[in-house]
Amino acid sequence: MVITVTNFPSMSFILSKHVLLFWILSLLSSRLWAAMEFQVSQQLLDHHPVVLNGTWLFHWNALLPPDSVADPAIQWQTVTVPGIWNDVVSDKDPMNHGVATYATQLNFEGALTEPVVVRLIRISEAFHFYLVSEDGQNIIDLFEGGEVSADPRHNVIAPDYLSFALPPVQGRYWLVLQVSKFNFYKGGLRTAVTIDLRQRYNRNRILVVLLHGIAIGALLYMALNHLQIYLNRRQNTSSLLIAVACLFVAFRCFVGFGYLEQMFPWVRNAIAIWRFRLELTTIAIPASIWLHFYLYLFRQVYPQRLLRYSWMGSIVLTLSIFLTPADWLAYLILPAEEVWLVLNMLVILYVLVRATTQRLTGARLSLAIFFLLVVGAVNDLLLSLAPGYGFYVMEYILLVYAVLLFLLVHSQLLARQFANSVSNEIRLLDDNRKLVRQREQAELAAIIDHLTGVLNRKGLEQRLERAWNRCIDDHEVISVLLIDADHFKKLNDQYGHLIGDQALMHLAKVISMTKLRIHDFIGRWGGEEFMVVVPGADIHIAAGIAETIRASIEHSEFGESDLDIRLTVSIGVAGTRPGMHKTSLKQLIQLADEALYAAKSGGRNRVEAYLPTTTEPPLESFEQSS
Ligand SMILES: Nc1nc2c(ncn2[C@@H]2O[C@H](COP(=O)(O)OP(=O)(O)OP(=O)(O)O)[C@@H](O)[C@H]2O)c(=O)[nH]1
Repeated sequence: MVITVTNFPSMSFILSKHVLLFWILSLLSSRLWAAMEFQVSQQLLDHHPVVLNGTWLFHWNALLPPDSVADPAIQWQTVTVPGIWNDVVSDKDPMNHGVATYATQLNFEGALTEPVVVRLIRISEAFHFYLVSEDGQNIIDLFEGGEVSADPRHNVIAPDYLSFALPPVQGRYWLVLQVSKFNFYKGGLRTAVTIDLRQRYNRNRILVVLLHGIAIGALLYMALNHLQIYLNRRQNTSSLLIAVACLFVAFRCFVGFGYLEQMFPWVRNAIAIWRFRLELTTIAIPASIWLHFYLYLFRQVYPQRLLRYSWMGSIVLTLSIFLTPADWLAYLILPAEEVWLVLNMLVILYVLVRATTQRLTGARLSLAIFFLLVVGAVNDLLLSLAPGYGFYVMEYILLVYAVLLFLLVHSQLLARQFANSVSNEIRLLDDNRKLVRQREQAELAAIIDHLTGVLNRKGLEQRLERAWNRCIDDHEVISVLLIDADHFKKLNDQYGHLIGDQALMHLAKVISMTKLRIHDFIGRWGGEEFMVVVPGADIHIAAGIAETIRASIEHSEFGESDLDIRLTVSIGVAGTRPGMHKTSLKQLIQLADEALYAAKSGGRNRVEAYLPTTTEPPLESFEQSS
C-alpha cells in the first residue's frame, strides 16, 4: 500500500494567515471607519472612505425628480441605510418590486483636489445618481445604470463594485438616488454606499482582488489536498466532504465577490435566478457537511442518527431550491434555509460542548470558531428578519471568513488526525512484523537442538515425514543414515559430560560439513545419535555418503590441547528400492537401526547398509505408524 502524506497542514497554516490578514483588512478598510455625518473632506478621505450608512430620506413608489429634495411640500420618510433598505415592501407590490427615491445630505468641506469615486455594492435593478445643491438649483447628473423591466424575473443585478467620479464640488449637496428594484435578495442591499479617493480605491481594489485570489486559491488548494487524501484512502469520506465544502465555499466566494458577473457580463441577466438558486444550495448542503466534519473529529460524542436526518433534510431543501418558483424563493426558501442552518448549528453546538467537556483534541478551538459562525449567521438572520436591525458592520463578511477559518482549522485538525492514523498504521505494521519475526524465531527454536544447532528430534521428524511423502509422490528413492558415536559412555565417564557435549557438537559440525546436497538434512535423533536424510539417493549413494561421514569423523581433530581423543561413529544405512515404495517410514528407520546394530556388532567405526526385503509390508505414513 502506498500512502502519500502531503505537507499541506503547514502550507494551509501559512495561507490561513493571509486569510486572517485579509479579514482584518476588509473590516478596517471601510466598515469600522464610517463617517457619521457624511462630512466629505479631503482630509477625511485621505484617511478613510466615507461610508454612507446613516439615515436617508426616502420616498417609496415614486421616482421623484432630483430637485424635489429642496421642495418643502414633499413629505419624505426616513430609512436607515442599508439595514432595512430592501425590507421596505410596497403595499401594492408584495413581491417587493417597485421604485423609490433616496436622498442623503453630504457636506463637502473644501474642494476635493483628487478625483473621488462613489462605490455601490449590489444595487438592483436600475438606478440613477445625482448630486443636487441644497437649494435644488444645481443638479449634477452622476451615473445611471441597469434597466427597468416589467418582468420581475428579469433581474438586473449591478456589479458589486460600481464606481463613478464625483465632481469637485464644495458645500452642502444632496446625494439623490432613484432606484427601481426587484430583488430576489430580500434585504440584499445591505452594504453601504461609500465615497473614496479614486487613486486609493483603485489601489485597494488591487489589494482586495489579490486577497480574494488568495482566499479562493487557499480553498481550491485545500479542496485538492483533501481530494488527494480521499483518493489515497477511500474510506475517509470526511476528506471528500471537506473537498466538496471547500469547492462550495470557493464558488460562493467567487460569485459573492462578484467575479462571475465581472468575467461573464452576460451571466448577469441570463442566469440571475440560477445564480441565486446556486447560492442557496451553497447554504443548504454545507449545513450537513459541517455536521459530517464533527462526526469525524469527535466521533466519541457524536449522535450519528442525527447526521442521517441532516443529510435527508439538506437533500429535500436542495430539491426545493430548484423546484420552488422564483418569486417565492426569497420568502420561502431563504427563511427555511436559515432555520435549517440554526437547527444544524444546535446539533453542532451540542457535539462541541460535549467534546469540550471531555477535553477532546481540537474541541476548544472548534468551539471558538463555531462561535464566530453563530455570530455571523445570527447577524445574517436578524438582518433579513428583524426590521430596524442595522448592525451591518459584521454582516456577511464575518460569516464568510468564519467559514474560511473553520475550513482551514478543521482541515488542519483532520490532516493531523490523518497523519496520526497513518503513523499508527505504520507502527501497527511494524509491531506486526516484529511479532511475525518473534513467532518465526520461536518456531525455529522449537525444532532446533540447542546443543548442536542441528534439527532436534521434533524438527527432524517433521522434515523427514515431508521428505518421505514427497519422495513417494514423485516415485523417488530415499535413504536415511543413523549415526551413533562409539563408546560415548566411556568418553563421558573418562572426560566428563562437558567434554561429551563438545564431542557431540563436533560430530554435528563434521557431519554438517560433509558434502550434503540442498535437500539433504541432518538432525539429532537422540542422545549421541544423529540422522542424515538423503532424499533421492539410493542405498549405494547413501552408503557412500555414510562412508565419507565416518571417515571424516575418524580423521577429524577433536580435543583441546593435550587431550588426545579419537572419535568414531558407526552408521546404519537403509534406503528404498526404486519403484518399490511400499516400505513404511517406520520400517525404513527400523531397518537403519538394524543396520546400525550390525555396524556396532561388526566392530564399530563402520557402515552397514540394508535394503528392504522384497516382501513389502503395506504402505503406512510415518504418523500413522508411529
Ligand atoms: N555429554 C553428553 N552425553 C550424552 C548426551 N546424550 C546422551 N549422552 C550419553 O551418551 C551415552 C550413550 O551410551 P550408550 O547408549 O551406552 O552407548 P555407547 O557408550 O556410545 O556405546 P556404543 O553406542 O555401543 O558404542 C550415555 O552415557 C549418555 O549419558 C548429551 O547430550 N551429552
